[in-house]
Amino acid sequence: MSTRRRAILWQSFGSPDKPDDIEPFLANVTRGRDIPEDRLRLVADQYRATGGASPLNALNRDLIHRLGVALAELGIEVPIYFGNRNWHPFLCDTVDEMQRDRIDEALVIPTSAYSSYSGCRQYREDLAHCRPAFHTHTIKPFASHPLFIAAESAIVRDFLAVHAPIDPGTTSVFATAHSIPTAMASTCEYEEQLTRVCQALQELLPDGPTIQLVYQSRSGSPRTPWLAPDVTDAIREAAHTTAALRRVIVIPIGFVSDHQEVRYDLDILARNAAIEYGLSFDRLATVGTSPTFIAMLADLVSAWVNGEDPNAHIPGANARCHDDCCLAGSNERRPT
Ligand SMILES: CC1=C(CCC(=O)O)c2cc3nc(cc4[nH]c(cc5[nH]c(cc1n2)c(C)c5CCC(=O)O)c(CCC(=O)O)c4C)C(CCC(=O)O)=C3C
Ligand SMILES: [Fe+2]
Repeated sequence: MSTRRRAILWQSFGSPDKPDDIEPFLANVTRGRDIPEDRLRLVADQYRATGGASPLNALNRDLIHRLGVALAELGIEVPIYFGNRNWHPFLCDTVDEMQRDRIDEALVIPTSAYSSYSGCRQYREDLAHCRPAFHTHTIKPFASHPLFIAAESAIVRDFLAVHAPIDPGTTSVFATAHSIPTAMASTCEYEEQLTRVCQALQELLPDGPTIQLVYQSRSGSPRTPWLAPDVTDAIREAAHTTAALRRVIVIPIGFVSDHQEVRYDLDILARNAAIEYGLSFDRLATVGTSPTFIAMLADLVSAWVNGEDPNAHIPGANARCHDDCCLAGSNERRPT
């Protein structure tokens, strides 16, 4: 039996836990990035408007707990550590803790389903910056894992079980993801991966309406092009062009959990836009702690524990997520 000490490192974005955390958290997120002061003040106000705390850290802890339970049921006993890019527990503090615990090798799981600089390469850079002395193996963006597709499909199927039939003449369905600069999008397969998830969900709505891929939470300078259309603009556009429109359904496929950008940008901004036009608004769940998503994570961990390459369980991941992919994008780095 191997005496090497193994662990899982759950790597996430981080979020403020209380109002006093908002400003220093935002300073961490935006250090070295081109984000106007006005945008930062607006986002700080949005965090305050929802109580000054994001549910993200708590949701990550819940996921970690449930993954631990699922692994124990499979007879896999590995400790799970938690480290963030922008807030406590900070990644490098967690790496230090793992070293004190004499961890020899870790499976690193970034909480991002899609490839982009922010969601993929930056997490790797964060980890490299902490210089772990133990061996690491990082899970690649998992949007094409059959159990991720199944978890997203289950959310839509559960909704349809209550709300079907959906009348394509009076309903618009939007799938949303975080907008990123177009220059960043061009170095990764972000849009392709999102489009493939939309196609899988469309199979549950064979008679329409067509699921439209839209974006949300645009940041950066207004002069820098970002992926569009924005979800709220798309709702207004649909209301203007489709006189019969009565209902809007939003599926937040781009996010793993119901964090601040889901709760504010969708549940407040997008919902208000729909209500303004007299439309009903339904925002479906994120995969969150759904059993199928936990099963996907458990599948990746079991592969690793059994000495296989877990990324081989994510169709196409090894081929497309190579060493020089997902660069930040030239626009963002060009001086203005
Ligand atoms: C692709 C992507 C994901 C998904 C992948 C992943 O999960 O990693 C993601 C997740 C998240 N983004 C988050 C928060 C923020 N993102 C910002 C800014 C930015 N996001 C970007 C992209 C992404 N972001 C980009 C290109 C920027 C511009 C700055 C830069 O180039 O880096 C800003 C700055 C202020 C503003 O919004 O302008 C904030 C506060 C939170 C935490 C929410 C909470 O607190 O619950 C989470 C999970
Ligand atoms: Fe973000």
